[in-house]
Amino acid sequence: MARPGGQKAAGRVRLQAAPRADGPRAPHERRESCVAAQTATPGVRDQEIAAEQVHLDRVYRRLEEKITEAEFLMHDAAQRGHVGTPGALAERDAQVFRAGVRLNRLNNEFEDFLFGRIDLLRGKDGKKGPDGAYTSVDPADDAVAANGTAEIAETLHIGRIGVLDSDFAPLVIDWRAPAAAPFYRSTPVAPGRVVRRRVIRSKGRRVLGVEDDLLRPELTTGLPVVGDGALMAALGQARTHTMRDIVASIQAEQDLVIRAPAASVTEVTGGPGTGKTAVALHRAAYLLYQDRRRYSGGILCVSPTPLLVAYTEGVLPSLGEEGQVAIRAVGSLVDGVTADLYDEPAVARVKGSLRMQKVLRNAARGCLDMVQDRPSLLRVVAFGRRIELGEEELAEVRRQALGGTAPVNLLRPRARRLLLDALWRKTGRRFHDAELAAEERQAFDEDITTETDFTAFLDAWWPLLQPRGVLTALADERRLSRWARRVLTPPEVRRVARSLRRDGTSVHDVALLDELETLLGAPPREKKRDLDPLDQLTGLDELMPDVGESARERAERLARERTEYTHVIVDEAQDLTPMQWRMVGRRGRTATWTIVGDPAQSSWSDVDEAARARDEALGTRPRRRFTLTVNYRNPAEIADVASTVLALAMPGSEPPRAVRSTGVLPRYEVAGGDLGADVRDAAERLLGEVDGTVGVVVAMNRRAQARGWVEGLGDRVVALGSLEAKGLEYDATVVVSPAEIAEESPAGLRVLYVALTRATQRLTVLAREADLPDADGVPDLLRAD
Ligand SMILES: Nc1ncnc2c1ncn2[C@@H]1O[C@H](COP(=O)(O)OP(=O)(O)OP(=O)(O)O)[C@@H](O)[C@H]1O
Repeated sequence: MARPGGQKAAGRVRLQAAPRADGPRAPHERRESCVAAQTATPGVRDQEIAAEQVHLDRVYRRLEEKITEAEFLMHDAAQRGHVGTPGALAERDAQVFRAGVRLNRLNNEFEDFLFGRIDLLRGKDGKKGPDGAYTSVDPADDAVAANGTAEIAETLHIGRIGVLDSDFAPLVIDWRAPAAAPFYRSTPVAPGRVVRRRVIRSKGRRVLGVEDDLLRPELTTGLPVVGDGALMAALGQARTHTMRDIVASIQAEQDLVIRAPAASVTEVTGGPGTGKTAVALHRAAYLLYQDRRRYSGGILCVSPTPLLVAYTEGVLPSLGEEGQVAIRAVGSLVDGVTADLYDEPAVARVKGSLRMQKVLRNAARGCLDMVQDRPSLLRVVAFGRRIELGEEELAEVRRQALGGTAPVNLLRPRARRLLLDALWRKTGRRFHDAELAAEERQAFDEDITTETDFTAFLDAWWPLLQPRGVLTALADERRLSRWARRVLTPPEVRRVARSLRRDGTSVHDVALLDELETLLGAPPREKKRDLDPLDQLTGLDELMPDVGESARERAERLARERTEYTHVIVDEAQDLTPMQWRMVGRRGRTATWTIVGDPAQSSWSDVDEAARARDEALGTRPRRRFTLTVNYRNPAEIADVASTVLALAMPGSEPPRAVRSTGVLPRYEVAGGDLGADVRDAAERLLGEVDGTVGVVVAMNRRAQARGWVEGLGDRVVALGSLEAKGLEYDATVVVSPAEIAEESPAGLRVLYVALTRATQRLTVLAREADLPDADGVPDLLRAD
């Protein structure tokens, strides 16, 4: 064992780096230039909290009035329903709908929904927007007097939904409304009208604290400044197993992405911890707010793992959005399939590659040839005699039918027609009169096709193929090698066939099943329930009490029924394989897109091929690109170690700037004979050092083993494989044998980069011999020199 991590952090976090004179600033830089001038005494803090409490009380009183109003509407609407005329019923439905939506929203938002305030100078013009706030971004020319004094002309409170008082003046502005944008966008470099930005912390009806940023410190306004910065307070909090929304502390560069117009494709890149996932989810809520009708067609958010789905799925409900957004793991995009296996890298590489398209196309057609007990003779009776098609004639018909490019199952009607043609020819009937010939032929077709012998023959001879059946057929090595001739190498065939013989479905199999569904043609689905006309109204999903299912159940049902979406969000987009891009692309053929990712964290080896598939999925739609540059997750001490690996994985790429520093260096240890015991010790020590969660990240092939190592340590500790760590974060992590993780696949260094960037406070690296640790226990791969 060597090099214990640096000394314990001395109290609170330190801010990094000096402010820059130009360009966008990191949030901490802003704070440094904001707060120095005035920091409130405890008495002032209490006064400011009390002032916010007065406002919050007013808001709650108004909410109560609104709830009473909504309840009355519901009751009144139900009464009207008793009249019983169709007109009264329609009116009742519409009223119930509106009142239900309002009631449900108000109840949802009752807790902790007011979080921000901005104090503004007078605007250039006196115009107000629909939310009652002045619209001008810039201050009036005379808003600041020559001696530097200024008056606050407007104070806006920001919350999760908008609330107007009885005079239609804004008590709370919805965070997504245009008037709230300055809360997120203003910086000391470009403050606009904002003099002070305040984040309010409240629980239920009680204001607990306020945190201020003074954006125009040069002005004399008499506004006190309280607290040490909302962002730092949020980042320093212990982590749980679910992600929190960042609505109170969205940063300017993130806000630009969240509010970007929905047109076409919005692409966001940024290193680990820059808030890509958070931004993508807030964007979904923003889009719904902007145009709920349009997005009632559904927003799909594709996540790499079920763990990340579980981690993020609470964020949208906390923003007041539920039901319209389906968050699905890439392994759960096909109905009725849950993928719980990971293929070994060599197999995943083949299954994810575009070469599989050709193999699957051959298999979809080839499977018709391997139908067991396929009849080799078709015998019907027509015109008082037997007509037969023998094996060779049937083979010829099949060959002709398969000549089309349509999906195999959809070629069945064509095969049926060709059979009838062949049978008709065999009758030897000739007519000079075309009309008579057509009539006779029609009668012949009707006779034959209503014969049960013929329909039974067709079912046996050209059965409807199911994707699962074709995938199972690929498990036979001989068959697979025939269908994969000149596409896959013999070792690849062997490995893929072997992987398909085991029980269970892998994440990569799901994209194959989806591709097969397209190649085969979807078998007729169960008839959908009749479309409920009220579904056309926006936000109906919020009427839970009336439809007897929870928001979540309804969201799941809608997601199951839906195959195409109006907006598709892809999280960790760098990890989608080409075959997965095809699968996701099919779900957003007419959609707009938001794609977030980081090439440096890609676990897919052939980056160019994935880029081609992605371009195909997105088509020629115009793209708008954004880059996020600040790392909110890792302290600088951990980010520095990760950047050593980044330099190896993606030479020349720039790591994001860490927003804070804890003073605690990563700890390096070398495992002895009992790896499991050492991992357990390391995890236990970290549990004592942090309040929240601890993640133990191991190479994928040690997943099961590692779960055993941490058993009994409680639910604050999780053991997971390197690929499962995507997008997640923990207060502290133990990364076990960087070399093992890096050597696991051709993209291993990038996967290691992911593993090293999961911790918000502490990192322990446990080296093995293969890591070639130096005298301090630092693995070869993590040495800066
Ligand atoms: N503006 C913000 N205010 C407070 N917390 C933030 C902010 N932006 C990001 N965070 C926090 O930083 C952490 C990282 O965010 P997120 O997981 O969205 O990053 P990411 O870019 O998706 O990371 P990765 O690429 O590693 O998956 C989260 O805990 C998130 O809540």
